[in-house]
Amino acid sequence: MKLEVHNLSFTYPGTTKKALRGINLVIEPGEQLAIVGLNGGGKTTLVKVLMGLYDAKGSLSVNDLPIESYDPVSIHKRTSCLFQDFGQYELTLRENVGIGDLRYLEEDAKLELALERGGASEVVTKTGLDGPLDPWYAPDRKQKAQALSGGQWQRVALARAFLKSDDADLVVFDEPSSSLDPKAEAELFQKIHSLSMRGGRKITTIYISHRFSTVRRADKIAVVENGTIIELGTHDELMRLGGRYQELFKLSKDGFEDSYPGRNNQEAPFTSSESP
Ligand SMILES: Nc1ncnc2c1ncn2[C@@H]1O[C@H](COP(=O)(O)OP(=O)(O)OP(=O)(O)O)[C@@H](O)[C@H]1O
Repeated sequence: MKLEVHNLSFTYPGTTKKALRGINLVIEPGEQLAIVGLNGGGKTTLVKVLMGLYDAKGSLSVNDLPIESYDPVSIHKRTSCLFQDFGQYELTLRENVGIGDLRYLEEDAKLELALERGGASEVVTKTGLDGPLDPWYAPDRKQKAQALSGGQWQRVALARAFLKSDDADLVVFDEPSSSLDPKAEAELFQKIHSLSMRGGRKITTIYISHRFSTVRRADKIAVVENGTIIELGTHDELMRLGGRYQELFKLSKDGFEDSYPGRNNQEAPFTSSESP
């Protein structure tokens, strides 16, 4: 899916400050765009606008046609996403994954593959596909449902997104590894990076991440601050630019390891909320 935006701005209803302003961006089919920036800069709002979920001012075109010319359902059918506030449903594991694409609700092999891609095979072993899950699990309540850890719920949500990604032209991940351990995170981004070509189709991928080991591999990186894109380019281009991206990268563990090769067992000299 090709996405193109010109002079886009967006204000949340009931607020006066623009959450996004002056956004110009072209994402080609099959490209991977990473979005980075400080908390509250507008990253999530930007991806929601790009997905057509919010009605923004300015122009947004999808495959060279204005988004207004599409039936929203047809766009959403071609899109798979995982947001930070992903759903945790009081349903079975099968249903928690299968609602990603109801056509596959009874297809065990498809669901198990999605769970494996989400890194959630251990959840299947724990509960079985038809095991009930309970987001409000309290050990003192007598119940049969299984409690999952935050990281396990995130893996189930990832499985749901992967189930739908097979038929999607646009896949969006908003901090998909926030509750994952480093090994699971590395495996996940390996899968995300291999998403761009599936079945001969070019899948456009957008992810928001604070993990620079992953971000640096994207085709394009957008640095979002105060509701606008302040820097856009590849890792090498943005490092050469010597601006905010370079600063954030140097604060990250990856940047520290680049500066001090072979000292990767040591802590970074300082920490920041942006460090992985
Ligand atoms: N539903 C909402 N209603 C009103 N304002 C909102 C809403 N969601 C976000 N905002 C505001 O819009 C701005 C951008 O928020 P957004 O969530 O897009 O930032 P972000 O860069 O994704 O942050 P984070 O890294 O913390 O996830 C913030 O000032 C936030 O308070």
